Amino acid sequence: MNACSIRDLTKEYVLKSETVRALRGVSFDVPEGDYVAIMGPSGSGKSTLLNLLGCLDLPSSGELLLGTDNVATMTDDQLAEIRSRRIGFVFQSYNLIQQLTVVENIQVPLYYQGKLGPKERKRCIDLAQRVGLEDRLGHRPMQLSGGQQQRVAIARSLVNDPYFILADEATGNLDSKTTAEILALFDQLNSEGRTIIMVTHEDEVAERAKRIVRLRDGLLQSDEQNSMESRKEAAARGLELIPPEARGSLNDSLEVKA
Ligand SMILES: Nc1ncnc2c1ncn2[C@@H]1O[C@H](COP(=O)(O)OP(=O)(O)OP(=O)(O)O)[C@@H](O)[C@H]1O
Repeated sequence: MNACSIRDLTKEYVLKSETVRALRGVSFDVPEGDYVAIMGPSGSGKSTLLNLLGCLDLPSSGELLLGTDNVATMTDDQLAEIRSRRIGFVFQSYNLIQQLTVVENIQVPLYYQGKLGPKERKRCIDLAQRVGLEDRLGHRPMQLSGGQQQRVAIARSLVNDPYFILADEATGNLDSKTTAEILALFDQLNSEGRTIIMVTHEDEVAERAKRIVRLRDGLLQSDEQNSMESRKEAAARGLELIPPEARGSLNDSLEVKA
């Protein structure tokens, strides 16, 4: 089954003086369990594609299937429903609510569905543990490092068991050591079957994905698998940046299943 499938997707922005053809017919499938990096020069259509995959905007034409849902023909209300329940967003700027604790931030998507019982709270605590924040449950975002805040965002993205995690430059604000930790977490989540689609302009981030899709001028320029060797080499380079003691705790926390 595909987590998502796009066919001949186009997006035009109609301005007063001109029409910008941001996507000009892009097709690819993302099978469940895949890990895709979307790359391309500035203006190539990455954000536009991300907005469509995230149901934040509708295509001008083409087909967009998320699981079995055909998103391209949905109403705004249906789109909002899919967006909040079936897509796990991770942004460069974390987008956490400052007044809420770690557990409460993870719980936010459930809050909108009125799911606030002990079972849901337990799930959020498990997810916090899953991303290595078991000793930070009551902290607020200001009391956390950037990497820890991004872990909260990743845990929050998983709370609805999404079709896929959609990450937009998720490590863009982080130093190289913290980037390595977050990428190790993505590796672990993907090895457990989570589908990840990420936009990045950094080669060392894209090298960790199973596949690199490149856009150029609104078209698919290339769609290539990353060899297992190059992924392993990239992961090993990343691991070297993480102190051994932190690696241990990372691995321990990663054993707790979501
Ligand atoms: N809301 C909009 N209205 C009009 N044109 C837009 C809009 N959003 C994007 N565009 C145009 O569509 C094209 C693709 O933009 P997009 O933001 O998707 O590129 P990108 O690859 O994400 O670029 P960057 O790496 O700089 O963020 C560009 O020419 C851009 O100017």
